[in-house]
Amino acid sequence: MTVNTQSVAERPDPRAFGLPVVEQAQIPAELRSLVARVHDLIDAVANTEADADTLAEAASTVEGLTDGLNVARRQIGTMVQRDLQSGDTEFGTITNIVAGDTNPAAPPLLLERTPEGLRGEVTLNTVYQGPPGLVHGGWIAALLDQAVGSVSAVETAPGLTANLNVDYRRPTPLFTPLEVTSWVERVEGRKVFVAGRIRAHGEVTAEATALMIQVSVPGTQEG
Ligand SMILES: CCCCCCCCCCCCCC(=O)SCCNC(=O)CCNC(=O)[C@H](O)C(C)(C)COP(=O)(O)OP(=O)(O)OC[C@H]1O[C@@H](n2cnc3c(N)ncnc32)[C@H](O)[C@@H]1OP(=O)(O)O
Repeated sequence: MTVNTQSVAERPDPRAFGLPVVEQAQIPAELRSLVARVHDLIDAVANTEADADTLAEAASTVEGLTDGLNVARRQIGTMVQRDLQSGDTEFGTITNIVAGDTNPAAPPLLLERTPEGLRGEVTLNTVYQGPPGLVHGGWIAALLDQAVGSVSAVETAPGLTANLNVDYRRPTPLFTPLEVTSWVERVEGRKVFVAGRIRAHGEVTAEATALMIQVSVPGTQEG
């Protein structure tokens, strides 16, 4: 395995190309609480069989809440800086659909560094349902894309997914802790060959290989 691990100091800082950065610890507890409540709300809305009056009242309440929150919106592309347990620092978009701290639609998948790459656990509810009781195949690909993209960013440099191949080995169940792992296979110039796996009850349900292409960042060797 060839891994060009960059120190934190060498890794590009999103501020260098005009993106605002929020430190994870600076996200207000009240916002974290709101994100968690709305995450539960999405599940409740998706599954409710409440009567028409209750639904109409809920829609009106939510419309008012939405207007209230929209008075101050973040800049698109706002990043969050996370300090991993390993001591590494990671940057991610704050509304990332898989892992974003402020995105109520995100499961969220939280990845930590291991000697092999990255590892995280996530349990998905019916919001992520495809076939009855099972995770949607697109979401399985999204989890794997996030895992391989993050390991490439943490262990080499940030990049975009050029190619993602997913093998669906067996059904991936809802309401079951899923172990997601990813690692770098090799690096050839800007091309980072990565792989990832999802396990449920210790059995592999899906695995992926991917090609990440490192992006040019102003102020770096490639930029
Ligand atoms: C500080 C910031 C922090 C950011 C945090 C990140 C967190 C991450 C978490 C997010 C996770 C989620 C992640 C997401 O959701 S990423 C979002 C989904 N992906 C995209 O939108 C990417 C769209 N594609 C592109 O923009 C371009 O095609 C890219 C940038 C990928 C390459 O265009 P570029 O003009 O730059 O490069 P090139 O064309 O000269 O090619 C270069 C080399 O690569 C080879 N090649 C190219 N394509 C393919 C292919 N399909 N199969 C096989 N090989 C391919 C090519 O032959 C050449 O090889 P060689 O001739 O040199 O040998």
